[in-house]
Amino acid sequence: MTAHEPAAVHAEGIVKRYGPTLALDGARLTVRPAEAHALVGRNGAGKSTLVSVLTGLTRPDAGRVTFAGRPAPRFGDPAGWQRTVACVHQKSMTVPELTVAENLFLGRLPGGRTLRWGALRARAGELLAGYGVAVDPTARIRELDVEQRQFVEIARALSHGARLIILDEPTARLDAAGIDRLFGKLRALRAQGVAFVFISHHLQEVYELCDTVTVLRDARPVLTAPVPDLPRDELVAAMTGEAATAARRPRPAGRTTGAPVLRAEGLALHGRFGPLDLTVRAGEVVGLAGATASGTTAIGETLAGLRAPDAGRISVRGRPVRTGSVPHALAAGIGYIPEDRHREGLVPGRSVAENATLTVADQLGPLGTVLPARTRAFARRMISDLDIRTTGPGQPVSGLSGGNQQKVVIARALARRPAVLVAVRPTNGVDVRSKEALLGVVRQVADGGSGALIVSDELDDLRVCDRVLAVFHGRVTAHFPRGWRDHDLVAAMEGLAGDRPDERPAGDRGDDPHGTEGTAP
Ligand SMILES: Nc1ncnc2c1ncn2[C@@H]1O[C@H](COP(=O)(O)OP(=O)(O)OP(=O)(O)O)[C@@H](O)[C@H]1O
Repeated sequence: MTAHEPAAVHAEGIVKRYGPTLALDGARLTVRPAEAHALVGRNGAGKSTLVSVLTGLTRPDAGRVTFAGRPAPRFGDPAGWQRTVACVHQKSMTVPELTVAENLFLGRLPGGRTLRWGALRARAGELLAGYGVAVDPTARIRELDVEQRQFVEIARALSHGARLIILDEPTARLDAAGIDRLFGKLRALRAQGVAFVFISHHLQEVYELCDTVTVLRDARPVLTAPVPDLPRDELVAAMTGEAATAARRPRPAGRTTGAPVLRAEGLALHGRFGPLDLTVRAGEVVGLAGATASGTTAIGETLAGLRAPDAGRISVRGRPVRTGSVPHALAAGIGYIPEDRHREGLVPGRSVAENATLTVADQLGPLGTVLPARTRAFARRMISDLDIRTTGPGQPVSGLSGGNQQKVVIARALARRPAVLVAVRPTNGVDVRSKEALLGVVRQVADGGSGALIVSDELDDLRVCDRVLAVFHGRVTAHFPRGWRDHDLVAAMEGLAGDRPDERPAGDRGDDPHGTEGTAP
C-alpha cells in the first residue's frame, strides 16, 4: 500500500433519517487498503445504518461514498455491490438449506441446461482451500457452526472480487479459540491487501486487531484515531460523551443468601452435559462459565424448558418443575434471557411496551384486559433502568437498533418477577455503558430475593457473580468463590483445571445436600 493509493472506502456527509429519528447525521469513514478499521459506538449510535449505506442496502438522504476512488455502484445493482464490498452479519446471509458450494456460487451458477454439480463442488473446494478455509463444500450451511459459516461468507465475498469486508459483531457468538482463529484469518487476508471494517462492543478486540477506530455518537462521527495511541478511557469517553471515569462495574459484596430458589439434580442431556447438580439460592448470582462447545448453553436451555433432559430433576422453591416445557418453566418462575435475540426474540411490528410485557399480559389487568397505562408504566421503567434508546414505549421494536432490541428481550424476562433468572450471555451485543446497567439490574434481581444464573464466557458478566462454576465438555470442572483471578477461570474454561472443592465457600459446601454440587465423576 502506498500513501497515494485511494481509500478502500471513503464516505462523507452521510445523512439518513427514519421518520423522526436521525440515524446518521454527517457520518464519515475512510478506510485505507489493508487496514483493519474499528467502527464503535453505543447501541443506537448508527453503526448498522452506516453499514447498510456502505453495502448498498439503504439509500442515504445525503452524502457521498467512493470505493477505491470510484463512485459507489448504483442502487439496484446487487452484482456491482457484491464485487465491491461485503458484510458478514451476525445473522447469516447464506441459505441454510443449500450446500456450501451452492451458496458460494449463488446468483452466478453457470448457465446451460445441465448444471455440472461435480465441477461446481470441485471449484468450491479449490476456492475454499485457496482462502485456507477447511469446510466441506457438500455440507449444508445449516450443519456449519457460526465460525465455519462466517469463513464461507468471507470466502464468498473475496471470490466476488470484494477487497473490503465489513464484519458486524463477528465475535459475538464465538468463544476464545474461535476468535483467535478468526483474527488469524483476518491478519492473513490483510497481508494480501484486504481491508476490514470491524464492529464490536468488545473494546479489547478493537485493541487487539485494529489500526484505526472511528467512533459514532448519536448519529455523528466524533473521533477517528490510531488505536495504539488511544487510551481506553478516552475511547469510552468518546462513545458515551461523558468524561472518563473509573469503571462503575457492579461488584459483589459479602452477602447472605437464603433458601434455594432453583435446584437441578442429576440433570443430564446425552452428548451435551451432565449429570449436573446445581443450586441457586435467594439473593445469589451464580455463574456458569464455559466455552461455546462446553454445554453451558444447553444447560441454560434445559432449565428454561427448551430442551428435554434425558435424566434428572429441576425444582423451583422446592416444587418440582415439569422438564422440557417452556410454559411450565415460566409458570414455575424461571425467567429466561436467550442468547439469540434474532431467533427467540421479539414481535417486530409490536411496540416496545407490548414486547416487553408479552408474557405478563395476564398480570397487567383484571380478567384478561390489558391496561395500556400499566403496560406503558412498566415499559417506561425498563427503558430507564436498562437504558433502552427509543422514541418511547409505543415505538415498534423493528425500529430499534440490535442492542436495544436485546434489552427489550431482557425487560420481558424481568417483567414476570421470576424466582430465578437464567441469562445466557446477557450482554451480547450490548454497549459498554449498557453492560454495566444491565449487570446491575441482574444484581438487583438477586438483591430483591430472587436468584440468578448467568451462563457466559465473558469475564465481565461473571464478575458480578457470587460464585462461578466452570464447565468443560459438559462437566463442572472447578468452583470459584468471589475474588477469582481471570487467568484461573480462563484456564478452567479451556479445560486446564481439575476440580477445586477446597476453593468453594464454606457455607456452600454445607448447603449442598449431596456435598457434591457439580457433575458426578
Ligand atoms: N428501520 C428503522 N426504522 C426506524 N428507525 C430505525 C431503523 N433502523 C434504525 N433506526 C434507528 O436509527 C438509529 C441507529 O440505529 P443503528 O441500528 O444504526 O444503531 P447501531 O449503532 O447499529 O446500534 P447497535 O449497537 O445496538 O446495533 C437508532 O435510533 C434506531 O432506532
